[in-house]
Amino acid sequence: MQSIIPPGLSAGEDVTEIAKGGVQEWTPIEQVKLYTNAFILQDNKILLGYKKRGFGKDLYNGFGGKVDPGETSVEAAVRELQEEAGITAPLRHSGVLFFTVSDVAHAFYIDVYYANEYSGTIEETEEMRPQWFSVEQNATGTQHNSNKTDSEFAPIPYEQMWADDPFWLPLLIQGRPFIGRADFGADGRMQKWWFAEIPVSSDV
Ligand SMILES: Nc1[nH]c(=O)nc2c1ncn2[C@H]1C[C@H](O)[C@@H](COP(=O)(O)OP(=O)(O)OP(=O)(O)O)O1
Repeated sequence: MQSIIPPGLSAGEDVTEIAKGGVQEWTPIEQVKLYTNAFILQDNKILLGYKKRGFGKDLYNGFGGKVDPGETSVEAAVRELQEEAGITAPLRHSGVLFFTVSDVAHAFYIDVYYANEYSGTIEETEEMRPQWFSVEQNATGTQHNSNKTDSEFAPIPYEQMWADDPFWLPLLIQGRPFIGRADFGADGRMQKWWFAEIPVSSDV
């Protein structure tokens, strides 16, 4: 299948589109800021944080923030995980996301990371309240079993996350690299979006 990689992202031709939709044109990009987002995946559960303040307040997400000057992306991801959840992890790159938000002047270029282990003690911080969720029912993005789970952990709370997350988080959980872009309106809804799986060997 022929794919058109949205502005802001780069990848080879061998991407597999998994979702796209919305309006005709991508929002023009003026300024781009680099961010990170990191997830711990362990024993069929995933660590998310409830954002207590700032951008994305009251949503669950991975742990991350801006890449500071002089820092590499992975250094920033390790630092943000430590600052927001109190732990250190051997993070591995999983994908790239690119977002625009209509009332934010810059676009977000986000390196997404994961690790299957961590050291330290998970703790609530001023910015985030960490919580484990079960991935057993969510790995395909569908619920096999409407309201009952054998897990002691709740399913991933997609209804309390950014609207793009259901497209790529299942891929991260399954160890499948991805890229994607979404343009958000002032109402917090996606106006245009595109997500794709990329080959494991790709250097994203
Ligand atoms: N549409 C979206 N979907 C998503 O899943 N994560 C998003 C997102 N838009 C932004 N993010 C993530 C990236 C990053 O982990 C976080 C934004 O980081 P922060 O709010 O911590 O940024 P700040 O500007 O506060 O930076 P720091 O001061 O460096 O923490 O939200």
